[in-house]
Amino acid sequence: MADWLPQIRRIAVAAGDAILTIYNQPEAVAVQQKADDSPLTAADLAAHQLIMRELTSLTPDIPVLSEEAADIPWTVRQHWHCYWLVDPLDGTKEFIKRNGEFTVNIALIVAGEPVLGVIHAPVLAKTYSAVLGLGAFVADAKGERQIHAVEPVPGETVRLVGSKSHYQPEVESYLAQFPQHELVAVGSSLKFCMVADGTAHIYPRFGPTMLWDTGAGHAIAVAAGASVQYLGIDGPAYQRENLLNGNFIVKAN
Ligand SMILES: Nc1ncnc2c1ncn2[C@@H]1O[C@H](COP(=O)(O)O)[C@@H](OP(=O)(O)O)[C@H]1O
Ligand SMILES: [Mg+2]
Repeated sequence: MADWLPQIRRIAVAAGDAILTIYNQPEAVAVQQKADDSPLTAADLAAHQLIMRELTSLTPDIPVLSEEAADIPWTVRQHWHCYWLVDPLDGTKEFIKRNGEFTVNIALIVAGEPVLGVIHAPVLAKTYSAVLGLGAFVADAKGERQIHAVEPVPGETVRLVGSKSHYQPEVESYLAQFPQHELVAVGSSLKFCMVADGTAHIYPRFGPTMLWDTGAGHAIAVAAGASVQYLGIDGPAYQRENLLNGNFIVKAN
């Protein structure tokens, strides 16, 4: 599995380059609304097509569940022991707002658990990656280094991170338990990476996300020493019929 990691990173970076080509021509970005009313651009589709082509060539026997090709019945998916879980462009709203806080996400799920994850942020030029048991890493202009989640020091400010585009009032009551805290709003799966590299201590999510929004981030956060607790989910979190996640909390242990 670790042998695949360089290839998956290469694929995520190539998808990010395809996204950037479109990002850099803002006048050409047409936004469609999907059936669930979420936005879709040519960048989501370009990244999706590239990733599908590359993963199918790398591992022809491993199925792929991508946000842009998710209409696969449970009668088929329930027989998948392992699969690639892909969000080709997480943070489409951030892409449209042009704030750079969007990512390419690829995870390998085995027996319902994310065991490998890559998150690439094309504008930030940062690639986070992890294999369970081998640690979590970030690669950027400064090179590559291992990252670790960091627990808050008692008595000091607890740093939390939350959604920029999907605010949920429940976050306020969760925050009330920390007398001294600061909340930073960030788009996409970058929030998992911020807990994984110690920039934030906790990412509480009260509000809907889909399996592909969290698979890669889950693997990276756990490999960096954080925990991801899904509230109200029975059974392996990534092997179930419902593609919608419940609330969850990511925190340094
Ligand atoms: N009402 C809703 N139902 C399902 N998923 C939702 C949702 N509102 C937001 N999301 C998910 O939250 C993701 C964005 O996360 P965040 O709010 O942390 O930036 C979206 O990813 P996409 O941008 O890939 O569609 C989308 O999947
Ligand atoms: Mg997403």
